Amino acid sequence: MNILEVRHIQKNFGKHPVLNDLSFSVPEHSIFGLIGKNGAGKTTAMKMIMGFLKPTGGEIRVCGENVAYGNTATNRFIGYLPDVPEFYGYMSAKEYLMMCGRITGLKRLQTSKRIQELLPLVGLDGIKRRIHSFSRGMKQRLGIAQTLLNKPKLLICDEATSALDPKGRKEILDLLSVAADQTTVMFSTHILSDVERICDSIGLLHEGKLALHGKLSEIKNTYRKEAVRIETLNEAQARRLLEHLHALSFIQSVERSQNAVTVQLHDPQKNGLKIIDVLSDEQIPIMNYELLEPSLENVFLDVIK
Ligand SMILES: Nc1ncnc2c1ncn2[C@@H]1O[C@H](COP(=O)(O)OP(=O)(O)OP(=O)(O)O)[C@@H](O)[C@H]1O
Repeated sequence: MNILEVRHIQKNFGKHPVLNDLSFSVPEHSIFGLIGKNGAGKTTAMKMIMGFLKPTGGEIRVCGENVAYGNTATNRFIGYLPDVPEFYGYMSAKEYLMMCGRITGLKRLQTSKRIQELLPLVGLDGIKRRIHSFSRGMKQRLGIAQTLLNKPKLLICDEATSALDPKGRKEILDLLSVAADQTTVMFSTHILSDVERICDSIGLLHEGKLALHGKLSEIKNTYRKEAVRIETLNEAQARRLLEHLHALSFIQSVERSQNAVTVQLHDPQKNGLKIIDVLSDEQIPIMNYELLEPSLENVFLDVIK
């Protein structure tokens, strides 16, 4: 079942079109990464999913229900985590979550039980300090606990890792992976390595549409380049290797950067052995030899160029 369906969304600000016939769906329990350059329209799309912005055209369904602008009924299915969540700093994490439970209509006992499940999950169990002394990463983890309090069907995270250091980012990404057992995650970011770490499917927003949409593994396969990278001892050896490789018929292109040579070739599994023969015949020492995996960054640059 699709938790979210976005169909033919158009959004203009004045005469300026930001989203143009945007369509995608997010299946239950997946982690969907919405990526795009700054200003691509990620936040605009998320605001429309929560009914805070009116689409110029098209429709959005959350858990099968139509999202209506200005009507937050479908937000009972949604938890929202912004890039920098705001809290009452004088409260402890537990007090804050108790207050959130009360505001959202949960019974006291129910909230208390849920907090006992969530605080260990986000690594804040037993921390009695006030929130104002929390690190950014701790605040973001508390934000995740807050969004999960009401057991949302869809957790929307807008640039949730962008303001964090690498350790804080890893903690949040690990947490979102675990949270996907309980909910479905839609995660917007411009940090492509974060998407590669946790998302199973992605949408690349470019010029108002999804220029790419699908399973990350399938997208990477489609854009797979047949290439190997060989690191030699020094630049002189890499130059020597370059000259010998130019003569081989199965090589499509070859380029050198310092002591490393990157080769695009047909059938790298088979023809790679012939490169090894050259290295051996010419006695060129190898520091490293690897089959190149396509990175999301390369795919991204290929698509939006
Ligand atoms: N209320 C508004 N009025 C006019 N233009 C707007 C409004 N909100 C957003 N825009 C424009 O729409 C475009 C998309 O903005 P949006 O914030 O959705 O992009 P984004 O992909 O989330 O980018 P970022 O990562 O920089 O936040 C931008 O050109 C922005 O200036």
